[in-house]
Amino acid sequence: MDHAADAHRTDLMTITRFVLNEQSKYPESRGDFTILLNHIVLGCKFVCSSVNKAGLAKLIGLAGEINIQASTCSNECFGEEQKKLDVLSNEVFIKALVSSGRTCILVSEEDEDAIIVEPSKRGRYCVVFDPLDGSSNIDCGVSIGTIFGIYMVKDDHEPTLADVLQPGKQMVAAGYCMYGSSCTLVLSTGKGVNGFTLDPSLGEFILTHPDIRIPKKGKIYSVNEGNAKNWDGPTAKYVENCKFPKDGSPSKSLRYIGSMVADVHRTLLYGGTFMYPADKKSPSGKLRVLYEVFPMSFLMENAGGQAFTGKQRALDLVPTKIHDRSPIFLGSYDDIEEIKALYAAEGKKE
Ligand SMILES: O=P(O)(O)OC[C@H]1O[C@](O)(COP(=O)(O)O)[C@@H](O)[C@@H]1O
Repeated sequence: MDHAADAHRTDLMTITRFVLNEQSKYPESRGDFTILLNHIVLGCKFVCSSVNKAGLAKLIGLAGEINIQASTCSNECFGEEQKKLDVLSNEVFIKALVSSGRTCILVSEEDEDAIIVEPSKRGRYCVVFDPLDGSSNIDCGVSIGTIFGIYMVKDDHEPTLADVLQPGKQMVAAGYCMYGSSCTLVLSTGKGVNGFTLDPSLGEFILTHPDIRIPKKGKIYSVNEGNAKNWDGPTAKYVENCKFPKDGSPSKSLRYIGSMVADVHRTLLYGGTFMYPADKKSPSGKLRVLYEVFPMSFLMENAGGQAFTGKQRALDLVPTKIHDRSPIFLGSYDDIEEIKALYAAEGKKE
């Protein structure tokens, strides 16, 4: 093994060390972000371990009927497992974020209202998050994840919803943690995107995917084709072009998992597009602006890709309510250019 490779194996770049290095470039940095991130990382480790255990509990349950019928598991009813894990993950993240002492307002997919942190525990950051996105996939072992975005308030005012109803371009950081065959945390603090994999024996996220750049053009498109009959013209045209390209290039392959973190992770690494467009039944699409569309769009742009709503750059959207939804097209730069051109052409027809 050469010296450089050996150094890489023994000089472990943990996520904390990485972020501390980055923050030290800013003299005004007080270490608050690193502390906040450590609490997010703790939540991710907890959820990772719970998701793994949930799979195991289910297998044991299915193998031995007694486990399913036992009165002690009435609360742990396996049909309820999925819901329980959502709720559990949410509680863990909220407690971790509040106890960091660095947050002032939290928005979770699981809670109707925003959480205003009590004054004695307040800090400068607002965190918007989906503690367990794609949880309907748990039962079949598909990768699911936590998605988060972070805003910073500039002064010491009483936190209000206006602090989080901000365009995504105002975020200072965003990321996701994917609970799959390995546990991978992908993070951007606004300068590039980096991926860290949990080494379970160390309990540390180690830098494994430095400076992720999405390929400029991809060979994959990702969308729920079950909704095709309700799509608008540009979405239908784009998908047709993917299948039957007019310029003689090979057809693109459809890959759709139906779990946003997994679909976006593949898109970041391999290129192509991920879409959840508007359709006749859901004119605003399905995905939520604050804690799904914005963080993933932030990551895409920081990796050299683009994110578009069908009308505008996704990160320019200004949400009016914390659980707003938006159509989203994100991925490789050239592929999103093609989608933008189709919407522009449609606009001229109207
Ligand atoms: O099943 P569909 O309609 O294709 O939706 C899939 C999308 O829904 C999600 O599972 C989110 O839905 P939930 O908020 O119900 O978890 C995303 O992760 C995924 O991209």
